[in-house]
Amino acid sequence: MNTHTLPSVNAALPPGPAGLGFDRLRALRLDYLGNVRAWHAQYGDVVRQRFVHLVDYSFLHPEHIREILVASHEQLIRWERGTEVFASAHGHSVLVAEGAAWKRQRQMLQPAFSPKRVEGFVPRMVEAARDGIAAWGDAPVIDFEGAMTQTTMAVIMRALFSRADVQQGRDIAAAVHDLGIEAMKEFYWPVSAPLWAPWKARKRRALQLLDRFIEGEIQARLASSGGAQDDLLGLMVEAQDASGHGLDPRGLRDECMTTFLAGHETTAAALTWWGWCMASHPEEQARIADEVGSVLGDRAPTAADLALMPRLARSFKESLRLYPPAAALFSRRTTAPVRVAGYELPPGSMIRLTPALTHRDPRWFEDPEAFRPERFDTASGHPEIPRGAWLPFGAGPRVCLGSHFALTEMSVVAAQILQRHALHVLPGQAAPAPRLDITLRPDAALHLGLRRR
Ligand code: HEM
Repeated sequence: MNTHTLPSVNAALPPGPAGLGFDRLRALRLDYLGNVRAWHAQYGDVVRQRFVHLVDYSFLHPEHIREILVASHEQLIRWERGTEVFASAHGHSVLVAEGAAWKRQRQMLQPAFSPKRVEGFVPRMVEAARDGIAAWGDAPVIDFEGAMTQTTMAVIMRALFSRADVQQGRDIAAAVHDLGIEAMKEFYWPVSAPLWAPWKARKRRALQLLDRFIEGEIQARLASSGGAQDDLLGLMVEAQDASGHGLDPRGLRDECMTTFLAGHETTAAALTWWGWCMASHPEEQARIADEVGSVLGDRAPTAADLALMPRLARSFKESLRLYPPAAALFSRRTTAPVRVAGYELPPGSMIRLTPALTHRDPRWFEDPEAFRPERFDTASGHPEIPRGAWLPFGAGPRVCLGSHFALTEMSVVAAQILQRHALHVLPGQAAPAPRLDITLRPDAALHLGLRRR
């Protein structure tokens, strides 16, 4: 949609709380989703408010979300303070770049994440999941969240670097966790303290460990075969822009870091929540396990099998709806006037989009708190879901680069779990409360019961 064809501008300001927002900022930090939900309950689909020197607009409605992410993407950048915080780990990767630099990087990386390429990674995903699940043995209870983190890390290690051993796995997982906690704190401060500050020791150590690990992998590759491996690093080494230039060493490091971090953390969160949905809905789990059993029997899944398990795919759609790992998108800033919901947002406005709330809006999802995967079975007469109402991977040109990779990996891991085990809720176990720490996670480590099939 072109902004010039939109109806006339509503001269009034959207509703919202008054004041400079110091108290609201503190409340957001303590309970992000609860507070954004409360603003919209009070003021409606569009909420405008001030946070110190910034004017912030929060949107819920799918049409407004598409006006922003699809129609107005050229007038948006990501909130500078947010990207600054991410840049300490991600450098200038596609996740944080803007404008022409972003377009160039996205075009260079896109082929590595195409459905065809991702298909080629299925055997590596199968091996990583098989080994991870085998390590559970006959344990009656496992730390499911920890197991999913280890498994998705093993998948990305194989896909990115062709590495089957993650010797430092636990240290790396701890470093990723520490970085997330530090980042959540930094978002609420105008500047970050330098890394040498004594209270930054945790972030400093985490960054050093991750840098050494990623750079070590790249150096080892460049020293041996020059990158001629059929993995994501190999594809990145060979990627070229329109004028035939490749990524420089710094660019390679940054893209590898983003692929490693974005490529396992979110998927681990998604599989963790899916596990909870399965354990707490044993009848649906049994139906999905039957589907998996009838397609695969005892053999490992192949890329061609995945399309034959629609019930399994719908269970991901529904768990991603209820528990989207990217519960809130990166805040955006307007660089030019942008028209949304009939209002004109001046340049410099902040834009806040929260899929976790749009996903639980009864206008788009009947009985929104319930786990009902069949709602995505539109071929059987369930109503179409409005565009923009389901967006776990974002929307528009900056939609997740790894969405196909993620859904493929989830299918491979989940199918192999259900071939071997039934997941169940532990006696007296309460539903985990979601907590937003960069990704949406259970507020305490999620343990689940296992029974051999
Ligand atoms: C279930 C798993 C995943 C979820 C829910 C997810 C979600 C998202 C979302 C919502 C965005 C857009 C953020 C925004 O617009 O503010 C995004 C961007 C991105 N994701 Fe994912 N992601 C997942 C897995 C992956 C994987 C496996 C990879 C790579 C292997 C990946 C790489 C990226 C990259 C590079 C971007 C930035 C794209 C750009 O700005 O052009 N993601 N992801």
